[in-house]
Amino acid sequence: MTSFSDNGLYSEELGVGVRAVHMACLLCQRLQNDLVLKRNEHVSSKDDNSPVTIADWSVQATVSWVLSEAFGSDNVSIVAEEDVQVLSKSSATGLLEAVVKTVNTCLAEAPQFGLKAPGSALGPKEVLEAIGRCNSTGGDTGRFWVLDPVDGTLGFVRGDQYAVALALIEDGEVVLGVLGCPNYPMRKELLNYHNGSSPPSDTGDKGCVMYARRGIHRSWMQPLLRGEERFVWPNSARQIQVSPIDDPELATFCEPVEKANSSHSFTAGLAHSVGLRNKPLRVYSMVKYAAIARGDAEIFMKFARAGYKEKIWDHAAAVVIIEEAGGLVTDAGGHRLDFSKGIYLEGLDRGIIACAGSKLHETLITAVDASWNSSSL
Ligand SMILES: Nc1ncnc2c1ncn2[C@@H]1O[C@H](COP(=O)(O)OS(=O)(=O)O)[C@@H](OP(=O)(O)O)[C@H]1O
Ligand SMILES: [Mg+2]
Repeated sequence: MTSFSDNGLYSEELGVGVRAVHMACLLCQRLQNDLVLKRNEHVSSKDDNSPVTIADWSVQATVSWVLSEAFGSDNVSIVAEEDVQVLSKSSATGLLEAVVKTVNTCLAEAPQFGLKAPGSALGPKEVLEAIGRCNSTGGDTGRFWVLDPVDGTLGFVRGDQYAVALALIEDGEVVLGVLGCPNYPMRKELLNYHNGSSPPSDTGDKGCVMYARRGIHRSWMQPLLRGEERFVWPNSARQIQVSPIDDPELATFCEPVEKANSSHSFTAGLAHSVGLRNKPLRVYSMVKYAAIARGDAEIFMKFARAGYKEKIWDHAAAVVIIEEAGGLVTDAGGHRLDFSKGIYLEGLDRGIIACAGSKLHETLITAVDASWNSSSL
């Protein structure tokens, strides 16, 4: 196989992973555009979730097929969000047909990305096989990929931000991360819409893919391809870095849009106690982490309700991208997230805090300790 980026460790995996995520982003963009278009034309859909459901399964099948083709299906182990059972039922025939069509349209574009397309279109059996191959449960030894095919389901359905997240974990450590953000423009200004205005319309500058390899101390961002463009490594990649801001008065924090996913009242109390003045940037999906990695915001906080167990696919890709871009991601006790215990982040202390620098991070960890006992979390 041709060398994709350089001769360093995991360069082949990075080259294939980045390409697979680019392809998945374009697949998702098309499905989301259809969804938004239909809604604007008041075409009623019996099931508003179906485009995101199709996207979920199609991305999983596509990424699984591309990785297996590149490295051999016996060598590829994948932990992914979607389970093949539902799609295999006879009641899901229509859904499966739509997934097969979407996957084949996407895989036919593989040569544009320097990858091999299937010799002939995949049938339902092959698509189900590709999805079903993502049945790893992770762990602390060996190598496995982690995929969130469409992170930020609500954002996708609402025509807003969402992400495609792929990571490679070896012996419990995230060694590669690729984060596709199909609606996150290369330029910063366009994310600020969320504090009151509407989501971005087609700006012509839509979509980026970020990636990093452990130990390189650099993270990168590429624009999504448009039209007939061909992907030639490094595809106009530019290095990204976390923000230099370490003064809480100037810092911006991100958090989930939905209160059900993270307590807005707890983070508002923390923000007040450490002197954060800017309004929170509420954004769907791992695009929040992406904003920290490229310096659009300084802090990400997530405090889920007691008993909720965070899944590794919601964090893995972003952690290595932020760390290699100069930032930190820990639980609220200041410990690095543990990806070695299966599909959950077992032992997570209270919540997640990602910061551009250690000064802001220490300030927040101390503030959590001070206010935790009086919180209702
Ligand atoms: N109750 C609860 N608490 C905390 N977290 C939860 C909860 N339920 C789900 N999830 C996971 O959170 C993912 C969505 O997080 P977001 O940050 O995108 O949330 S938000 O939509 O902006 O509110 C979401 O990812 P996706 O399912 O991929 O969208 C879930 O993995
Ligand atoms: Mg998710």
